[in-house]
Amino acid sequence: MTYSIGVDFGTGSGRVMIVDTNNGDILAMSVIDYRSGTIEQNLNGNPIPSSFALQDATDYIDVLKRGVPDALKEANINPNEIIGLGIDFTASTVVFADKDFTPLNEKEENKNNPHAYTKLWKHHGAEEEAKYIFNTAVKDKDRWLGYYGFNVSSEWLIPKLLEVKNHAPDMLEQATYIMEAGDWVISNLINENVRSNCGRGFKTFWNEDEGFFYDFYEKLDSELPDIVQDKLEGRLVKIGEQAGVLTDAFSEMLGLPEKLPVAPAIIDAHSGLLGIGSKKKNQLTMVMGTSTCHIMLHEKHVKIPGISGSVKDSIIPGLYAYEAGQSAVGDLFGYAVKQSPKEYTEEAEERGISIYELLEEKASQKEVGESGLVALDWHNGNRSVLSDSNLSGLLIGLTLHTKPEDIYRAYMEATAFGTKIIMASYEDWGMEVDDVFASGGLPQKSDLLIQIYADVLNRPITVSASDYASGVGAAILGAVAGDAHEDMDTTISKMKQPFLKTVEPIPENVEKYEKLFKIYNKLHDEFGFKHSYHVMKELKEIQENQETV
Ligand SMILES: Nc1ncnc2c1ncn2[C@@H]1O[C@H](COP(=O)(O)OP(=O)(O)O)[C@@H](O)[C@H]1O
Ligand SMILES: O=C(CO)[C@H](O)[C@H](O)COP(=O)(O)O
Repeated sequence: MTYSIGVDFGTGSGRVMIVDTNNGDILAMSVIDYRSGTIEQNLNGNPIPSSFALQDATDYIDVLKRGVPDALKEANINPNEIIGLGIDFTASTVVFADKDFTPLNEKEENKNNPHAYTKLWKHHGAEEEAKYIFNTAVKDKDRWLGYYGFNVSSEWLIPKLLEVKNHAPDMLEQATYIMEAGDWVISNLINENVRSNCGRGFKTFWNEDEGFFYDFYEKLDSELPDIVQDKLEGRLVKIGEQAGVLTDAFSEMLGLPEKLPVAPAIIDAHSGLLGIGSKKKNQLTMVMGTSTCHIMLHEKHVKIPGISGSVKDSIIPGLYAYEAGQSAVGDLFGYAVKQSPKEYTEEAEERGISIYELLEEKASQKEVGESGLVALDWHNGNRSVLSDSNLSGLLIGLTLHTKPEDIYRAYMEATAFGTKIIMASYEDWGMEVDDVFASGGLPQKSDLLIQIYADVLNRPITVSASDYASGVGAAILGAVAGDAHEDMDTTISKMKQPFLKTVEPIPENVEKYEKLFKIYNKLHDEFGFKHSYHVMKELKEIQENQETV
């Protein structure tokens, strides 16, 4: 028997799992919440802008310290049977660290400086920098922007780096390394500065043929090429390779075999494809959780407007992976839950169910269109296809009769409509979608959500039986690093998670949703780039003028 450890670093917690390399069974799992959670609104009692979402990177090591021994104990196996370790990470989550990989916020004098902290993927403080990069790149759009959907998102690493350069140059000066959090964890584990091609390709301006686009950096800022050279370079490791071996100190601390092979970090959503075994072109995988990523594989390189990126070899060697995404999905449902009135929270408590379950039950009793509501799901901005984190949510059709479950359902529908727009973009550019897979933590939690997606997309949706496909994907890479089987393809086939069910569209609902989608689409274009485009921006400006930065 051999096992691999997969660690899935999500937005709020890390999940350590021990996975059988022969059949993908998850033997044990330990879920560890980040001690400091996400730092929003205020840092140590001082207000920070509402666009900020910060973390403390030491919490990620804490996940390993507590989670690995926990999971080992639960699995009750001989630790020597563990042959590899892999991790996946939300991205672009950016750590600023000194020469010993210590995050800058660890230093006493930096504790109150928000720019010393890890900038979580959903930190949107670099909007100005993203706009500036876009405006510079647009002059040569085919080369630089084409690979990134003709977009620049403030969620990526280079805008975040420039944000620190503009607002806290001393932090940039102090940082020896600026790293994707996934690379930071791996570099700690093996005590070497390594970078995965997955994060690097999607979140910086880099590709496998040209490396970093130094000539582009020069156009952005004459100091940027040197900064990138000094702080972002590192030994490149590709998905499917071994990054290195565990240091003796970590072997001892985690209770793992000496010199355990470690895989390079992979972006969480991308790892989900490995976990469900999607390795062919024309399969669209929706990795649904706090946010959703829509990933496709293809042997061709097509420059598709509005997507978040396309990188060769970043999931399956030999194929390009394409990513598009929605920034608020589970987060949006969580927001609706938090707004629930007292009688709902009491009812949920009395019946021993969650408020999500209560809202879902009530929303399921409604007919399509019955509420008269349509929403725009931009509560955390729009990642694809508009790529504008300054956009905000919208709800139209409210009356004195609107119930919380109507709003909850409208939000679910809005995320499905957003996905329909993304899927249409892939198809418009010649990437036919033959199969739609749903994985991540959400599909298992909500039957209504998947039915709505099947009806809105008018496609059968095949749901992964595992909530933990990303973690298993990471374990697959650990098993590949540890040579569990003859090659990566065999390792995926053996360890992939089964499917639970396929949900078919209901023709009557499909028809009704076509009408509602037309309204969503109208609002999307109107507020996304047409006449009403400035409304949301103006509101944001008024709000920002009130904030103390
Ligand atoms: N029963 C539910 N129905 C709908 N959404 C849910 C439910 N339970 C939790 N969520 C949402 O799911 C998200 C967490 O998804 P998960 O995949 O577990 O995490 P992550 O995306 O961080 O890896 C949260 O945003 C939460 O609001
Ligand atoms: O940007 C992403 C991948 O490129 C993901 O959306 C981000 O990592 C957040 O993932 P999750 O919803 O699982 O927390």
